[in-house]
Amino acid sequence: MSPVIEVTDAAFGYAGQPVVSHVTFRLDPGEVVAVLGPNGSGKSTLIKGLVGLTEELGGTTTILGQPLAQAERGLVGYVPQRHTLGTSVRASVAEIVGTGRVAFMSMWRPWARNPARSRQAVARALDLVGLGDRADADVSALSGGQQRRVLIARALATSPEVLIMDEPTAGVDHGNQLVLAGVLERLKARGTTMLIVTHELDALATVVDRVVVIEDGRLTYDGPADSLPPGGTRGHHHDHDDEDTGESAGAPVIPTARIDLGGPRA
Ligand SMILES: Nc1ncnc2c1ncn2[C@@H]1O[C@H](COP(=O)(O)OP(=O)(O)OP(=O)(O)O)[C@@H](O)[C@H]1O
Repeated sequence: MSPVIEVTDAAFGYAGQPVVSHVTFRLDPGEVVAVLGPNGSGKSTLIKGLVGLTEELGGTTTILGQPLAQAERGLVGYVPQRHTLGTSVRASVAEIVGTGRVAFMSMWRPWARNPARSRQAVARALDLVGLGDRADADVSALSGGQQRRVLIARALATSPEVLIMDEPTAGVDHGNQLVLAGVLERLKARGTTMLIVTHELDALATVVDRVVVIEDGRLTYDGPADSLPPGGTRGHHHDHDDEDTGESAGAPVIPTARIDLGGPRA
C-alpha cells in the first residue's frame, strides 16, 4: 500500500533553523495516527510543515508520492490549533466552510468554480460534522465546540486525502470532547486518513490506531498507544470554554483513498 504521507529523515523549522529533525514515519491510507509529546517539543512545527506552513529544511517528505514542495493543493486538509472563530466574524457557517474550497479556485480549474458543486461539497462536509442544519446560521452564534466542527468541515470541503488536525479537542469541555471524538469516529469509519496532534489521547482512544511521540524535536516513539513508554503523553492544555450536546457514531473501518464526501470532487 503506498503511503499517503511519507517522511524520511525530515527537518522542519523557522528562518532556516530546524525545530524538528531526523523525523521518519509514514501514514498509510485509512490510518489514524496521534502525535503526542511535551509542550514545545515541535509537534505543531512538524504538522505545519506537512501543509507548507513551516520551512522544510531537510530529508524527504512526500504526499501521495509527490514531493511536498510540489504536492497538489487540497490534498491535505488542515485544522489549526486553538482556533475557534470567535464572536467577531460576521459570516454564515456555509460561507466559512466554503473558504476551504479556495484551493480549487485556481485559473487551472475553471470547472471547480461551479457554485452548485461547491454548495454540495459544503453541505456534505457540514453533514459529516453533524452541522447540516446550521449552514445558514451566523457562525458567531455557535458554541466553541461547534465552531471547531465548522473548521473541520472547512478542511473537509476539498475532499482532501488526509486530514491533519492540531489539538482538535483542546479547550473544550468533556461533553464537547465526546462530540468531537464522535465526529472523528465517523470520519474514521469512512476511511479518512488522519494525523492528529493531541494531549488528550484518552478522549480519542477509540479513533487512534497508532501514536508517534515527538520529544525535543525528535521522534522518539512510533507504535501502538498501549505500548507507550511512561511519560510519552506529557504536556497538556486546560482551557475549557464552551458546552454542547452529545453525539457519537461508530462503524467498521473501511480504508479508502480520497475523503469521499459522497459526490463529485471539486
Ligand atoms: N513562528 C515561529 N518562529 C520561531 N520559532 C517558533 C515559531 N513557532 C514555534 N516556534 C518554536 O518552535 C518550538 C516548538 O514549538 P511547537 O509549537 O512546534 O511545539 P508543540 O509541541 O506543538 O507545543 P504545544 O504542545 O505547546 O502546542 C518552540 O521552541 C517554539 O518556540
